[in-house]
Amino acid sequence: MGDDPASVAYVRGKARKAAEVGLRSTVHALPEATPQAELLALIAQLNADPAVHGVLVQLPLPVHLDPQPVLDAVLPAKDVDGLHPVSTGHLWAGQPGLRPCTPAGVMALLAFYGLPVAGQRAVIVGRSALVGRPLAALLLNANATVTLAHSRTPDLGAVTREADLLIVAAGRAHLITPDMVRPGATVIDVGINRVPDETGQGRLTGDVHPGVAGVAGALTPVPGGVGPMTVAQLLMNTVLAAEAQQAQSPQPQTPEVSGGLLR
Ligand SMILES: Nc1nc(=O)c2c([nH]1)NC[C@@H]1CN(c3ccc(C(=O)N[C@@H](CCC(=O)O)C(=O)O)cc3)C=[N+]21
Repeated sequence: MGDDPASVAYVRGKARKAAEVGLRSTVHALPEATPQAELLALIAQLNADPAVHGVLVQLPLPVHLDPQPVLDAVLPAKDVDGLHPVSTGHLWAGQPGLRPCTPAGVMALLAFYGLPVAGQRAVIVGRSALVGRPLAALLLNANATVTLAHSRTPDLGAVTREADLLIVAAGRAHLITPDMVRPGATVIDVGINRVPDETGQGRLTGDVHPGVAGVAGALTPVPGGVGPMTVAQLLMNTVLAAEAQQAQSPQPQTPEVSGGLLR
């Protein structure tokens, strides 16, 4: 089934396609003091450029910039980050559209390893716009029963112990300890925390305590887990956006993709 978006063949096909078309990227590294109007002008220029199929505004922005109007300025058809309100609306309405890269990467990872989602009790820890919220929608669309827990959830362990599928995106190193995990649960660690080490460089560690490996049925590593999936999904979104824009040219449209990975 080469055209099932949840299949490995489909993803391989997209990757081959990305290389074939010679996916190119340009980094516009602006001075920190760049005024909002100047950033908006650059986005408008990229929106209007038919050679550009995707635009990603790297977050976080400097404090003098208001992120929402900046994210809103990206043409929805080029919203490869999936953070535009149009993309958010499509996602929550269960309609096809571009999905945020980290949550979509988590779904792709579950599909690749054949881990069940439908009917599972999924608990997400963290309610960010980048991960927790969109992931809740993706899991709902995939027929999981979803709980969205966060820093103000009383007795977090009682909630996480209910999870067949526990996804942690809280941004707190080793927040989830072995006693908080149901034996055999699938645990996805989205956390990327830099903690001090001997080298003075700092080392990356997740939101999940390493001891959880002794309890969980499956556990994603940090680094080398969800992070690279995020990058892969960005390439995927860019190819999908380019295909949709080429099909619709000269009028860019939101891509018509559905099912599996992009649910
Ligand atoms: N508009 C926007 N969208 C984002 O998706 C976004 C963003 N801004 N700002 C920054 C965060 C962070 N993020 C990561 C993606 C991949 C890795 C990744 O691949 N990490 C490797 C390790 C990399 C290393 O060693 O430094 C890993 O986990 O194995 C990390 C971090 C996307 N973000």
